[in-house]
This record gives sequence, structure tokens and C-alpha cells, in this order.
Amino acid sequence: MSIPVDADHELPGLLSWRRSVAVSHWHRHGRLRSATADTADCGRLGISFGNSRDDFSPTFGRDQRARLMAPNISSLSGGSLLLAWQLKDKTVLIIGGGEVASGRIESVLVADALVTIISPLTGLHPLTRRFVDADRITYHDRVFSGPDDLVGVDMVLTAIDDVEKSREICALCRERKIPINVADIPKSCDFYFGSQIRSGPLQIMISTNGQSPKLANIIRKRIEQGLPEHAGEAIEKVGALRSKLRERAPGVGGEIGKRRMRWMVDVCSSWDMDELALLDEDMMAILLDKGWEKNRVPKLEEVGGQPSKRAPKTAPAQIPAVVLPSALGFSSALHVRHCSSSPAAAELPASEV
Ligand SMILES: C[C@@]1(CC(=O)O)C2=NC(=C\c3[nH]c(c(CCC(=O)O)c3CC(=O)O)Cc3[nH]c(c(CC(=O)O)c3CCC(=O)O)/C=C3\N/C(=C\2)[C@@H](CCC(=O)O)[C@]3(C)CC(=O)O)/[C@H]1CCC(=O)O
Ligand SMILES: NC(=O)c1ccc[n+]([C@@H]2O[C@H](COP(=O)([O-])OP(=O)(O)OC[C@H]3O[C@@H](n4cnc5c(N)ncnc54)[C@H](O)[C@@H]3O)[C@@H](O)[C@H]2O)c1
Repeated sequence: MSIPVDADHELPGLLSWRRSVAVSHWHRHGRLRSATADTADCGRLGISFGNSRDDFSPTFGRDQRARLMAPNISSLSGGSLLLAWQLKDKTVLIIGGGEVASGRIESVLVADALVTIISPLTGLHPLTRRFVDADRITYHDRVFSGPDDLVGVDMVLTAIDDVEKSREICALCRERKIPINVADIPKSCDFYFGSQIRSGPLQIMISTNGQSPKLANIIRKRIEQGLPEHAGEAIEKVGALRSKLRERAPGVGGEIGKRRMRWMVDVCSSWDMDELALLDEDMMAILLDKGWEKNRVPKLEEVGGQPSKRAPKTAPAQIPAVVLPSALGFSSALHVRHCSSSPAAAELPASEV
């Protein structure tokens, strides 16, 4: 798998990576993928990719596919790589204890990181102070002491009011190939943070590539207003359905993988988000029996769902035109554009190969 970092260190939630990326080809699903990338590779490297296109389907027409296969390479520059960085059980060192540090601590705790904080108790912001006794956090009441503090560390985040010290820490990290973010010096950042939206497994990051954090914050609020109400629950349910499908039809790649993906794409595209959010264990079992086994997509009613129980529909998601797919870091397959499925479109056949 082509990875945007030196191959000799493993990458350990939502960040935009600043170094250059080697890309082998456009995956047919519109994702940037290297020829050999698979889930196991991603797990080993601790990275998951998001979709950079607003929709994809094996039922794409030839023109659409041709466009995906032939990107305008000269337009592929000037951005950063959007990833959902996997930090579970990785050690993240946070230097500084002000308000900015407190936000960083929250962000890495959400990602299940092990956190070490180095910052004198006297200067701790109340928002940071509440973390010092928490599980998963090791706190040192002192200033940064030098290279020894970097032993065994997978990522460093500095948020201190001392620019020279920040630069010094950055140099030490780069010598050791430890990815670092320095809150007040973009040039000393290997990756930037972004404005985040979280709803269960749904994670959206808005990045302006360092140009305007405040506008990222404002755009985030507008996106939040436009999101489908049940997106987070729908994603959770689809995640459970995908696990059950993999138990029923195990195997990586090959024909079974293609068939699984086609069926999941058809289910997600033909059911509304609020219908998917209603799925329970029994309904999933029926959906697999009547749908997967028979290579079709049953309606909600057919798997025991009651449309009357459906949450009232909110207005269709109106994502502001400024929100381009390439500006979002999705780690769950969220179709920002509303799926055009109609409840009237009963019994959809799973797509042909
Ligand atoms: C998104 C967010 C995430 C987070 O921090 O978690 C974030 N900054 C946020 C807020 C914010 N930061 C600042 C203001 C004051 C208004 C203003 O300056 O615009 C406000 C707004 C406020 O306070 O309301 C000051 C500031 N920020 C940076 C510098 C240094 C510099 O630019 O040189 C200076 C001092 C500039 C100076 O001295 O003049 C640098 C960075 N800030 C970034 C992220 C990265 C690029 C993000 C992107 O690409 O969009 C980057 C490059 C590095 C990094 O931090 O990773 C979070 C909003 C979260 C939310 O509310 O949703
Ligand atoms: N990236 C962003 O979004 C953003 C936003 C606002 C401010 N900033 C910048 O980030 C920096 C931190 O902001 P803040 O408001 O949290 O700062 P702050 O001044 O409130 O806190 C700084 C903290 O760092 C600690 N500290 C100082 N030197 C240290 C050292 N050598 N080792 C360990 N701890 C040390 C202090 O004790 C204090 O707890 C500032 O330089 C600020 O300009 C960045």
C-alpha cells in the first residue's frame, strides 16, 4: 500500500496529512487506493480511507467510470490527505495544558489513544485539569525535558506559549520520525486538526488546509444543520448488518467480496436513512434471508419494519454548495447527497455484475 510517510514507522481521529502522497491509481469506487491496499493493510498501518466522491456504485455508466479512471493529474495538488487515523492503544504525548491542549486531549481520547500530558500544574486550564486523574492519561507536572520524553511515543501535539521550544520539539520529533502537530506553527505540523462533527460512528472533518480555522468552524455549523437526522444510527445499523453478512458469507476479495459489496451498495442506496436506522437484530436476520440469500433487496415492511414507526421526515439535506466532497473526511460511507431511493421502488434486484 502506498503510504504518505516513511515506511519505517507505523501511523497510529480526524486529521489532514500534509506530506506528499504516492498514489498508484484511482480505485473504481472513486477512492484513492494503491494496487494492493486491503483492509488488513489498513489495520496494520492504522489508517482508514474515506470516500472522496459523493456517490459510487458498480452500476456506474461507462462515462462516469472512464472519468474516474482518468483524473486530471495537474489538478491533483495543493490539498492535504484526509484520513481517519486509528489511535487505539497508541501513545500520544501532549505538551502544554492550556485551552488548546484540552481540545487536543478530547480529540485523541475519542480515538482511544493512551495519553501522556506534560505541563506544569500551575498553568493548567480548568478544562485540562479535569483530565489529569482520568484513566488512559498519564500526567507529569513539569515542563518538557528533552528527547527522553519522546521514547515510545507515537504522536506529539504541542500547544505551548513558547515558539522556540515548540520548534525545538518539532526538530526532535522529525529526527525520530514521530508525527507532530504544533498548534501555533503550521510549518511545524505534519498534519492539521480540523473542525469536527461526530454522531456515533459518523465523523466529518472540515479543513481549510490552514487558511481559515474560523471559517472551518462556521462551515461546520452549516453542515451540521443539513445532515440527515438519523445518519449516525443508520451507519451503526449498517455496520452491524455488514458484520452479520460477513459471518454468513466469509472471505476476503474474490467473487464473494464483489457480491457482498454489490448487495450492500444496493441496500444502502434503496433504503432511506431513517429506514436503515430502524433495523434491529430480527429484521437484519430476515433481510439477510430474504434479501442476500435471494440476491434482491426487500422493502422495510417485508423484513418486519413498520413504516408508521418511522421518525418524521426532516427536510432533505441541503448541503451548502461550498461543501465539496474532497473537503470532508468521512470514515463511514455517508452519502452527503441524499440517496434518491423511493419507498415506492419496491423489491430492487441486486445489480448485475
Ligand atoms: C479547526 C480547529 C481545530 C482544532 O484546533 O481542534 C483549528 N483551529 C481552530 C480554531 C481557531 N484557531 C485560531 C482561531 C482564531 C481565528 C483565526 O486566527 O482564524 C480559531 C477560531 C476560534 O478560536 O474561534 C487561531 C490559529 N489557528 C492556527 C494558528 C496558527 C497559524 O495559522 O499560523 C492560529 C493563530 C493565528 C494568529 O496568531 O493570528 C492554526 C491551525 N488551526 C487549525 C485548526 C489548523 C488549520 C485548520 C484548517 O485547516 O482549517 C492549524 C493550521 C493547525 C492545527 O491547529 O492543527 C479549531 C476550530 C474548531 C471548531 O470550533 O470547530
Ligand atoms: N491551533 C489553534 O487552533 C490555536 C488556537 C488558538 C491559539 N493557538 C496557539 O496555541 C498555543 C497554546 O494556546 P493556549 O491558549 O492553550 O495557551 P496557554 O498560554 O493558555 O497555555 C500554554 C500552556 O503550555 C504550558 N507550557 C508552556 N511551556 C511549556 C513547556 N516547555 N512544557 C510543557 N508545558 C508548557 C503552560 O504551562 C500552559 O499550560 C498558543 O501559542 C496559541 O497562540 C492555536
